[in-house]
Amino acid sequence: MRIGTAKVSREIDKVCIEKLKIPGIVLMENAALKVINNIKMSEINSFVIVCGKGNNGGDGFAIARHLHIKDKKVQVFFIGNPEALSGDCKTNYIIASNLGIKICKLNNIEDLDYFRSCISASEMVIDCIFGTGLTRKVEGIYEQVIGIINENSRNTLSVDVPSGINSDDGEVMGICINAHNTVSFQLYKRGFLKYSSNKFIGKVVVEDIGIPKEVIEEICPKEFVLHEDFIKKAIKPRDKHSNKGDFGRALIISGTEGFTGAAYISTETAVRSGAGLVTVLCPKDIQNILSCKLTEAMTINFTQKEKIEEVMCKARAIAIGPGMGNNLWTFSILEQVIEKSKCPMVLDADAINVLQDHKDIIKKSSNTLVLTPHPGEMSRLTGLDIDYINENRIKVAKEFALENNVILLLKGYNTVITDGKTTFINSTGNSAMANGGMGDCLTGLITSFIAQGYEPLEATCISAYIHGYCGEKLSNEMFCVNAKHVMEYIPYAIKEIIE
Ligand SMILES: NC(=O)C1=CN([C@@H]2O[C@H](COP(=O)(O)OP(=O)(O)OC[C@H]3O[C@@H](n4cnc5c(N)ncnc54)[C@H](O)[C@@H]3O)[C@@H](O)[C@H]2O)[C@@H](O)CC1
Ligand SMILES: [K+]
Repeated sequence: MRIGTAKVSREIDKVCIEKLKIPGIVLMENAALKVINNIKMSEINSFVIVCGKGNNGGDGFAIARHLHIKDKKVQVFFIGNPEALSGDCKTNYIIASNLGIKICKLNNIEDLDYFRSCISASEMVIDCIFGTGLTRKVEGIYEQVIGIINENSRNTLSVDVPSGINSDDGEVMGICINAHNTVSFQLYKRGFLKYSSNKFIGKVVVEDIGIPKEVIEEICPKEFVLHEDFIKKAIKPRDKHSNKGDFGRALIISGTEGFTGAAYISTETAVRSGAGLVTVLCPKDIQNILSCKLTEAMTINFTQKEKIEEVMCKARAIAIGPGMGNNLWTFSILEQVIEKSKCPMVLDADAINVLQDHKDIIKKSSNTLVLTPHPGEMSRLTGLDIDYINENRIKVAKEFALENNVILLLKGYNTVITDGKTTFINSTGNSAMANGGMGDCLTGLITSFIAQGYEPLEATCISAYIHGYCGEKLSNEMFCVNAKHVMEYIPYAIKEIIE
C-alpha cells in the first residue's frame, strides 16, 4: 500500500482531472462503489450517512444513491447550506434529492435530537463529513455532530479519513470520529501511522479508485506500508532440487561473557529461518557454552585467524554487534570486518553504538550495510533528540540512509525500513514483544534472508514483517512473547504466510 499525504492526494486528482481529463465525478463514483463493496449488504439494512460540504460529502451522497438502489433504508444528514454546494458534491446532492432520498439539514442544536435518534436506530453510520480537506479545528455544530456519532453509533464506517483527523500527521483537530472501519482511497494516509491514530481509524482498507499507475508513479513518493501480499510475493518457493549450498552461508559475530544469549538467539534464528549454513564467531571463553546450546550452527573463536578468513570469504551475509560491548575492541573488529568482507552486513546493537564518532567507516564502505537501531541507538548515532526522532521517524531514517549510503531499519512502533529512496513501514508486531533478545532475533532473521539470496532491502522488509507477525500471532495466546518463542515459531509462520 502506498503512503501519501493530502497534498499528494490533491495532486493526483489534479493530474487526473486537468491533464488526463478524467472527470472528478468518475473518480467520486469509483470511490463510492468501493465503499459499497466494503459493506456486508446481507447483514446491514439501515444507514445514516453524514455529509459535509466538500468532496468527502459528495462521496456520501453517491454512496446514499447506491444504497437506495439496493433497497436499503438510508437517511442522509447534511451539515451546511445546500445553496453553497458546488462541483461534484452538488451533482451527487441533486441526484440523491431527485431520487427522493431523505436529506436532513444539521445546522443548529434543534436538529440534533432527531439526528441522535436516527443514529441510535441505524445499523451503520457512514462518516463523510471531512476527508483530506480538513484544514482547521473542528468546532460548533461539527464538534457536536461528531460527539453524537461517537456516543450513539454501533458501527461507524469512515470514508477516506475519520473526520477530524489530520490525514498528514494524525493530529486530532479538536475531536474526531472513532471509526470501526475506514475505507481510504488510493493512499494509506500518512497520519494513520501515528501511534495514537490506532484508536480512531479502526480497520483500514485502502481502495483503488481508478487512478492510472503512471500518475501514481509520477506523483507519489516511494513510501509503502508492508502488506502480507508483498511478503507472499517476495518469498520464493524452495525448489525441491535445492541443497544447503543454495541457501547461503551466514556468519554471526556476536557475544561476550555474560551476553551469550544475544549470540545464541541471533545464530539460532538464522538457522531456523532457512539459511543453509550458519557459523557464530565469538570470544574463546564463551565458545563452549554456545557449542552446547547450538545444534546445527558451527562455532569459531577470535583466535582462529585462518578459519575466520575462510568463513568470511564464503559468507553471503554477516551480522555483527549483538552482545559485543560498546568498546574499542568491538570497533576494531567492525572496522576489520567491513574492510575485509565483500558481502552485505547487518550492524546491530554495539556495532551501531561504536559508530557514534566514526560514521565515516560506513560511508566509505563498499559493502551493502543494514543498520537496525532502536530510537535510543539512533539518537546516539545521529546526535538527534529522541523525541524529535520519534516525531519524524520517516524523515530521520530516510535522511540518514541517503547520507550514509546504508539501509536503515528504525525500530519502534511502525518500524521504518529505507535505503533513502524507497521506504517501507512495517505494521506487524506489538508490545507483547517488548523485551530483551527481540532485536537479536531480528538481526538473525535479516542475515539469514540475505544469505538465502534476497536483496538486502527486501530481506530486511521480509524479516521485519515475519518477526512482528510471529509476535502478534503468539500474543493471541501469550501475555508476553520472548525471542525464544518467536524463534521457534518462525519456520511455521513463514509457511503460513506463503500458503
Ligand atoms: N476528485 C477528487 O478530488 C476526489 C475526492 N474524493 C474525496 O474528496 C475528499 C477531499 O475533498 P475536499 O478537498 O473537497 O475536502 P473535504 O471534503 O475533506 O472537506 C473540505 C471542506 O470542509 C471545509 N473545512 C475544512 N476544515 C473544516 C473545519 N474544521 N470545520 C468546518 N469546515 C471545514 C473546507 O473549507 C471545505 O469546504 C477526499 O477525502 C475524498 O473523500 C473522492 O471523491 C475521490 C475523488
Ligand atoms: K470522513
